[in-house]
Amino acid sequence: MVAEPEAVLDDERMRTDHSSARGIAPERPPAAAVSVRGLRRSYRSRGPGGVRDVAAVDGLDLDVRRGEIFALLGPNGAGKTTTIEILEGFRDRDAGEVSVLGEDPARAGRAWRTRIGVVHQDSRDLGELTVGEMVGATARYYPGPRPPAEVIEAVGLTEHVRKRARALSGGQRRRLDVALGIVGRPELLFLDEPTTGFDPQARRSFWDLVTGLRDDGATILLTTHYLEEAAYLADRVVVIDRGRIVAAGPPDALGGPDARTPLVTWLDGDERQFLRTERPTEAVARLARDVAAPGGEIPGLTVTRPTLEDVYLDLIGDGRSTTGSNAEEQR
Ligand SMILES: Nc1ncnc2c1ncn2[C@@H]1O[C@H](COP(=O)(O)OP(=O)(O)OP(=O)(O)O)[C@@H](O)[C@H]1O
Repeated sequence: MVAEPEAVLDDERMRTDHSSARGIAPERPPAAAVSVRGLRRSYRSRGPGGVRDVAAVDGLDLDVRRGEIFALLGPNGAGKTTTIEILEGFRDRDAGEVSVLGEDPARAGRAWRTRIGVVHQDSRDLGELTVGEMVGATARYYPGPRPPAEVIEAVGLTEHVRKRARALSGGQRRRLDVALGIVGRPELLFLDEPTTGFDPQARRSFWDLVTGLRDDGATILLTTHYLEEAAYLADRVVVIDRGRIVAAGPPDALGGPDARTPLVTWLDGDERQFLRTERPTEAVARLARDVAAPGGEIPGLTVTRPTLEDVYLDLIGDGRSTTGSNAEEQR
């Protein structure tokens, strides 16, 4: 029997049900879109000590529920792309059980492939076709595609519809990648760092597009290095490091209840002091009395609530985190 990992327990406890949010009571809980148990994948690595196998994915358990946006986070080399490409059926695995839309991606056929959409990390070779031709040609591979013009509009490329794809800017190419990933009306959409190179406005409209797809019933599995993107979009996130899960849960609950406790910092001479407290106003009043010169300012005062990025940096042991505390809360 497979032990119940933290991610699975979180999944049961923190279930997000968008159908009931829209007032449609599901007859029974929807099956998982993705279920992974004990996934392992190593690569041969040549180092000073000779050739050895290095684990990129080291016993991963994941459950992605239908209709949710699920973000896979982790530093460079954590194993995100390896995991996603195994789920997409583009990479083989050494061990583990994997079910994607009810099938094993290593054996699934064409019909299964038409049910998933993929936006890879690297743009494919775009050749001589125009934006309109590429989206139209891709749509023909699918049984029930979205109208290509609608998709091109959704990704903001209407004014470039007659432009050759290879003449697009980096951010526009990325939008075309997204268009090609969604034109087949996928039940499950994989987005591997989809907004790299987007300007802030394009990123915002992409977020609206993705939440719209989720509200239409699609499941989305996202990797991103933009923590504010995960915080905005994801119903649940999993943080992986060196191929293993280090935390799982909704973005605003990640790291446990204390992780988002407001942080008061100030300067004592050259040294920055930290105090985590649920009562920052009281703490600042006390500092004004004890630390500031009469009628003066508290040196270097900041009051912040740690963001997902702060919590994430703590989790992966970056050492630059601002959520650390060097002062106990005084009562
Ligand atoms: N084809 C390959 N051959 C050898 N090693 C590989 C190969 N693909 C990935 N790796 C190694 O496996 C580990 C995980 O890589 P992976 O691309 O899955 O990480 P990632 O989390 O997607 O990283 P990034 O955020 O940089 O995209 C890394 O150490 C990487 O060097």
